[in-house]
Amino acid sequence: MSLQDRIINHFSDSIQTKQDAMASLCELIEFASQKIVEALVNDKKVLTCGNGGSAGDAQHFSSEMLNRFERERPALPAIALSTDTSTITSIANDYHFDEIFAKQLRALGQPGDILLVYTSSGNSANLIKAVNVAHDKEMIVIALSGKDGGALAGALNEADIEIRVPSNSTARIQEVHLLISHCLCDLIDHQLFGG
Ligand SMILES: O=C(CO)[C@@H](O)[C@H](O)[C@H](O)[C@H](O)COP(=O)(O)O
Ligand SMILES: [Zn+2]
Repeated sequence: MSLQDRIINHFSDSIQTKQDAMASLCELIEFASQKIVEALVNDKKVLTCGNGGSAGDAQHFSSEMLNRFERERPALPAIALSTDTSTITSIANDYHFDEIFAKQLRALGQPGDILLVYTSSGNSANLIKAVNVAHDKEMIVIALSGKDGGALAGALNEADIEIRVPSNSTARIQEVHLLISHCLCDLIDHQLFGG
């Protein structure tokens, strides 16, 4: 297979995954946006987390909340739990890497806040611990997941929302997570500010 054929395969697979996600996930994405809006109008905030590429996705979403998406509007409250290297390294060093998000959530999470989790496998232990703390704090969890949902799917409760991308490829799942994030940003802005 030529290099260009490989590129074409990546594009084709990504397009197909997006088509499959569009066919199955619109209602859940709409519902998740409504939950986030409900939290924001009640002066709550969104906390985001993920590992690796998903840490980047979590930060990308929070930056679009805090700064802007596609229009001028007031800043919206969000915190990415993957950004503070002093906090993350000290928690991992003194306790365990599995605690890096959970411990921050114990300090920052408030009832009614949203925990927005990004994972391709659903099997990252630090995310499952974060979900458990979110439940202790009476927060709502929105999980962007993939594959079979992993252990995280089993840790969610009936008030949570799992948006599971129908793919087994980490790269394809992450690509759709970014698209879903942009959908959420647009829907949040539209519901809060019209237009
Ligand atoms: O981006 C990639 C691979 O495509 C990696 O950085 C990936 O995000 C890391 O392997 C993560 O640790 C995977 O975590 P998760 O998606 O299984 O929760
Ligand atoms: Zn963006």
